[in-house]
Amino acid sequence: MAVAELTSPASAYTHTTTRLRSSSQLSLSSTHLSLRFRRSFSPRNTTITCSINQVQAPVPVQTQKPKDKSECFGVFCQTYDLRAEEETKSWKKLINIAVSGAAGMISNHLLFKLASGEVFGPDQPIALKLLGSERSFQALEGVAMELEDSLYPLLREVSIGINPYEVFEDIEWALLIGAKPRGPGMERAGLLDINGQIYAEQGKALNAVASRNVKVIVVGNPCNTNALICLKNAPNIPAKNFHALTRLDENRAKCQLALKAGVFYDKVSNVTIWGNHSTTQVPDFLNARINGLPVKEVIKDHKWLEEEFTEIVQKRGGVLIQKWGRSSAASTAVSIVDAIKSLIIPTPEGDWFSSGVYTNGNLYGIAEGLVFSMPCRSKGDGDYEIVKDVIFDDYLLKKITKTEGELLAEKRCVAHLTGEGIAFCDLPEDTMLPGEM
Ligand SMILES: NC(=O)C1=CN([C@@H]2O[C@H](COP(=O)(O)OP(=O)(O)OC[C@H]3O[C@@H](n4cnc5c(N)ncnc54)[C@H](OP(=O)(O)O)[C@@H]3O)[C@@H](O)[C@H]2O)C=CC1
Ligand SMILES: O=C([O-])CC(=O)C(=O)O
Repeated sequence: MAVAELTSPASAYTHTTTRLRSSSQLSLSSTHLSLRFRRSFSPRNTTITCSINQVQAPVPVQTQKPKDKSECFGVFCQTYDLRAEEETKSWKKLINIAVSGAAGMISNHLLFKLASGEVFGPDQPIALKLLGSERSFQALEGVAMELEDSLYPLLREVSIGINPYEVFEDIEWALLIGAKPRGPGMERAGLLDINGQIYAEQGKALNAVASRNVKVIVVGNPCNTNALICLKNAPNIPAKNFHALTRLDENRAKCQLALKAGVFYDKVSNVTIWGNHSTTQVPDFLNARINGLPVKEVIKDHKWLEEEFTEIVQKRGGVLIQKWGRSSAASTAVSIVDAIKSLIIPTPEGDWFSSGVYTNGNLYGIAEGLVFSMPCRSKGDGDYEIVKDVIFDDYLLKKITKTEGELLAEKRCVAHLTGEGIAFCDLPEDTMLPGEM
């Protein structure tokens, strides 16, 4: 006897028996079947167990058409009362976290870190709101099933949906990872346009339904310009709340400096990534420190710093793809965790972290109206300030000017998506993501 256990939102099973019998995907002949259903209803969910006496073929998972409305998933539809149990009474108020591209590789690492409590802490219950698409909906159900099976105490709600206006309702964090990868022969301008449209729509949805203080971390590439598009489409949310993820680049730079200096990477601090998350990014060794000393005093091979170090960091993503055929997913998820923690935990005295942030009012003379990676500090309240005490030399300024020029060109290319007129694409020839070589 085979037993198929299906867990799905109730509305998909209004006519459960008919659906199961008529579904071509089940590949079962109804004349040879006797089905017994055990159904347990919770207000928004139905769990169906069917026992099948004669089976002619394996029973694949039921596929549903995604609904426009975001739905609670499976066991997470159960109601709960945190105040009712001794061990959860002291917990903080539940926070809503949305993740787009939730069925993708990076999310597959990130979601489990979020649910485990390692990001927001052991007394912070969370609700995960997963945004997918028609294309990925079934995979999203699979992800949600794995979250169910992990029995994380802090994970109190999971919902899945394909409509950002539903998924982003009341969210305090938006981790925007979903983006179309650049395929063979695709122009960067095409990538900017396709992904820009995704981020314009998501910006509008955030503007309409998210918490007014939502913190947004854009990961999907090209992440700086996607973040710019997103914030321009969300005028009611402070532009300061939008970040483009350059923390992976910072972590990569720290690792390379540690390797060269022969120290463990916890001895490396004050590393800034300036500019774009692309191969023009500038890993700053002038202001970085090893064991509290300027890097240039510890690593005397300045030619290596200027030439090899910079290029290694810029192209690290591409080398990794060449080695194992897919892009950095685990280390990106780790760096998203680092980026969140940098905003909710006070920055250690004297140190800073890198994030792609809005340039308006910046102290360094970088063109306004860009999302540009700069050194930031936080008091741990979700907000940040740009660090004042950095020094520049000709080498650093030249490199910063190049990455700034690239971001200005990207910005002109998406003017139609930021409300700034007609797009004009004159991207520099060598504009590439870190994963492209
Ligand atoms: N900033 C950084 O440091 C880094 C950024 N990245 C970027 O993060 C993004 C996600 O990476 P990863 O999780 O590995 O990628 P995956 O390909 O595994 O997942 C990406 C998700 O994007 C969604 N997507 C949106 N539009 C499209 C489309 N038109 N075609 C195909 N998929 C689409 C898909 O979900 P759905 O169908 O549900 O929309 C898919 O699940 C990429 O843009 C990558 O370049 C990667 C590493 C580092
Ligand atoms: O180019 C990519 O998609 C991957 C990427 O951003 C990186 O590894 O830094």
